[in-house]
Amino acid sequence: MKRREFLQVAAAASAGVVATTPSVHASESVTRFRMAFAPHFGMFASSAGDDLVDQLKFAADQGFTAWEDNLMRDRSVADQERVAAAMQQLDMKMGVISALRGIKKAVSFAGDNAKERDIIVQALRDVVPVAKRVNATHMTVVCGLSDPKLPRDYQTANAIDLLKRCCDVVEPHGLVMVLEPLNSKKNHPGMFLSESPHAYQICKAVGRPSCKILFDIYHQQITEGNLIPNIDLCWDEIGYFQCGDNPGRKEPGTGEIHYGNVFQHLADAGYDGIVGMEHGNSKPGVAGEQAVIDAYRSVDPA
Ligand SMILES: O=C(O)C(=O)CO
Repeated sequence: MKRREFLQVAAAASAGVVATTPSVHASESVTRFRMAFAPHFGMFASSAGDDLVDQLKFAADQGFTAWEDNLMRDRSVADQERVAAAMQQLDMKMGVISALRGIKKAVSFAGDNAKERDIIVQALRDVVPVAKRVNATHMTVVCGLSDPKLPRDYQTANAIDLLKRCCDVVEPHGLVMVLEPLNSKKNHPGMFLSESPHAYQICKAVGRPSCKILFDIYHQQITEGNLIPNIDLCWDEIGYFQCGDNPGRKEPGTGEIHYGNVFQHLADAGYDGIVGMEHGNSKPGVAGEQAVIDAYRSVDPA
């Protein structure tokens, strides 16, 4: 029980957050996870139903203390406000929302097309009110496709220059863009940013507190492996983690990554941020959702 909080879920339920559907029931009490693992909408839909707040409530009942949502900027203002209010009452932290969803494949930070670069800056301006509305402090930025016409060093310079412009937009609001290297071997061929040292070089050159790395352990296992040493090497520029096992991109324990050791390393190094569960469930239905919860119990750091 050391360093863990004991959550009286009944208190949150009585605060009136929860729409009472038959599929949702608050347990008497639950031990909160030590690490701020963040599920996403849909992950517990068989157990909790389709309603967004019911899903948050179900996750809180299981001891989760955070959430993330790549689709947030496309949700209605009413849903954004409802989710934010529920999370506040459930004492859950909002993790990343996606800053550039919908335009990330069309536009690249690496290219030199002035019009496309202005579109990115405008997209950042547009997402600021969404982030504030849902109490998100971190936003995923995917740097898009590489530009085969340009040597990589010019692309890197272009990305650094554009990121500085984006920092000018988000930094006054206390927001952090986290740049996510994506693997090109399995999921995202042709991306400009795949390697953690490259992300580190870019963040160092941008030199702003609003531009950090999103180290997705799943993507980096595929791209470069050697996870713990590579995390240590770029530690001071990492702003956020996501996870998923490999192969398959499902919950911890379904693949080759020793998540117990990796998460213990993050905790021992003092990481107290969110770890986004950006993966699917290995099995369907309620049993599959319970398997996800059990998997995280078994890798939560001591
Ligand atoms: O698109 C992906 O694979 C991502 O990890 C985005 O966050």
